[in-house]
Amino acid sequence: MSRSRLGPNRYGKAETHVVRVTRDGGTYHIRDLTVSVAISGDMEAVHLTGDNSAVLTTDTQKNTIFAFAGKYGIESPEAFGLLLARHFVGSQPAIHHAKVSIEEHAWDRITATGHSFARRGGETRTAVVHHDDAATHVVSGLKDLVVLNSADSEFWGYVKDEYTTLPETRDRILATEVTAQWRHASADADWEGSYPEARGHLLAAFAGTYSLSLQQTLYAMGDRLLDGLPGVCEVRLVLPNKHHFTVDLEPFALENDNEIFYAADRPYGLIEGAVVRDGAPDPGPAWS
Ligand SMILES: O=c1[nH]c(=O)c2[nH]c(=O)[nH]c2[nH]1
Repeated sequence: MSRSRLGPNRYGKAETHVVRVTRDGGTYHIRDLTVSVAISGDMEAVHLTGDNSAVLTTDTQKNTIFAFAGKYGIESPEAFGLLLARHFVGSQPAIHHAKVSIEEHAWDRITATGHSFARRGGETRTAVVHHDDAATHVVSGLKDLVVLNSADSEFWGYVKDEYTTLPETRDRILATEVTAQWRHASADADWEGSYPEARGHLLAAFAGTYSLSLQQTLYAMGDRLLDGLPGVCEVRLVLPNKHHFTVDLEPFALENDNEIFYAADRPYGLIEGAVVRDGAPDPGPAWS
């Protein structure tokens, strides 16, 4: 005889990251949500006997999130949560309760392009100083600055070998979390003034570059910073490619004209590079 019983339980797909882009002429709007679903109800059988007949799979829950984003749009996190929760409870007799938790990631426009955004929440400013009897080096920087272009990004023309499956694209979301460091040629500079200027140049280049690769955007950002700040002699950038994959909504009889994206967090491309001014002084230990 069993001496246990099933206590409270729930299950669901956690942290589906859905991004919806809508176009209003040249002005783009984005809604960026992380959606977690937890369902409970008559779930004794699946736990006790392995009978899955009452189980709405977590994979289906994820698909429903993408399909609803395409079908109904995302008016607000609350409205989207209500749509989903009512659907799950209303569509399956075994489901009595649905909890839908949503985090919305807010984006601010960074230029007048209409398609360039920086994620709200802000970056971290960084500074590294090396000093000894021989020399002083100052490297300024920032990290955790998440930016996104919903237009003006293509990726094609790359090597195709027997393992290549990536489709070429003439229209993709380009998003990255910028880590940038810039080395000053002198230990005497306007630190407070140069920081916002450097940041501004990085953002302007990100937004203003029609991108054929993140590598090209990286170079443009470094080059623009060097151009704008004569006291800086080298820029190093680390740019993870925050992939946004177009979701195939065809199985749900829905079109997806580059509007609904799955924002994958791993794995990600990692693009790193330095842009160095001609005649830059020796870095010594500046980067170590
Ligand atoms: O801008 C990109 N550069 C790459 O090297 C690359 N590789 C990849 O799969 N996607 C991308 N995108």
